[in-house]
Amino acid sequence: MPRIIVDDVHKDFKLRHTHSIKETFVAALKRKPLTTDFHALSGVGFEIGEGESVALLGFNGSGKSTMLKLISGVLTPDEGKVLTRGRVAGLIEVGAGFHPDLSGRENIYLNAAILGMTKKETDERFDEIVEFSEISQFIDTEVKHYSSGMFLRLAFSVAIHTEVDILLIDEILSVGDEPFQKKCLARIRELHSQGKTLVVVSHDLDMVSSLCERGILLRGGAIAFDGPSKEAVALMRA
Ligand SMILES: Nc1ncnc2c1ncn2[C@@H]1O[C@H](COP(=O)(O)OP(=O)(O)OP(=O)(O)O)[C@@H](O)[C@H]1O
Repeated sequence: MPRIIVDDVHKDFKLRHTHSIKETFVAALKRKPLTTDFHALSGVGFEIGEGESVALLGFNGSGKSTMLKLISGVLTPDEGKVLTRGRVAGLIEVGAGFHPDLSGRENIYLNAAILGMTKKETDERFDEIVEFSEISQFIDTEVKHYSSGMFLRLAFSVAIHTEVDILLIDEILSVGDEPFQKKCLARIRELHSQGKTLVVVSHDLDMVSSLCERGILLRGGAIAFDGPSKEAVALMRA
């Protein structure tokens, strides 16, 4: 049974052409379009089965992050369907879901609740989450004073200690330093070996081809290739 079904998905964004009220007024008088539609995704479809690890590949602007946001539910498609089965945790934007005025400790509870954990479950895993993040010294500091790497550590720790079926990871691993990246990768591999489904967006082609068996290559918002990740990476490099 598939965990993720993406069926003929289209997503457009409006691109603005005016900068000021005056420009908008002049453009409206001249009946010039104020915006044009930009097709970020046009007719994308695939299925991801339970326990698969899939890399979304493509050059800048090809639609990878948009696709990931559609799977996570942050965005909705203009046309087509995105269906997921099970609990989805997305590491999509560093610190998204964090409240700047709350401490690291409070944000752990807040984020865990957003990811569907009860207070009791979070209590039980709290120490493990803090230990993995290696920022225990700052756990009672407001997160607005955190560096982007510290944000990442906390967000990542919470996400990988929750009960998830599908883990979505966008590029953000690049924010952490090398030892932390290694630790995260090891943990992601462990989750995958436990049968979790992974969807990864990264420009680190060597990393994704070793982590993911399958690669979906996006080009201009459409699928250019879907198959073994090593072949997808070879196409990217061609
Ligand atoms: N909110 C938005 N408003 C307007 N355009 C957007 C918006 N979000 C994305 N886009 C556009 O959609 C296209 C696809 O963006 P997306 O972030 O999915 O690409 P990507 O493949 O993840 O790129 P990168 O490798 O640079 O991260 C880009 O051209 C981008 O400018």
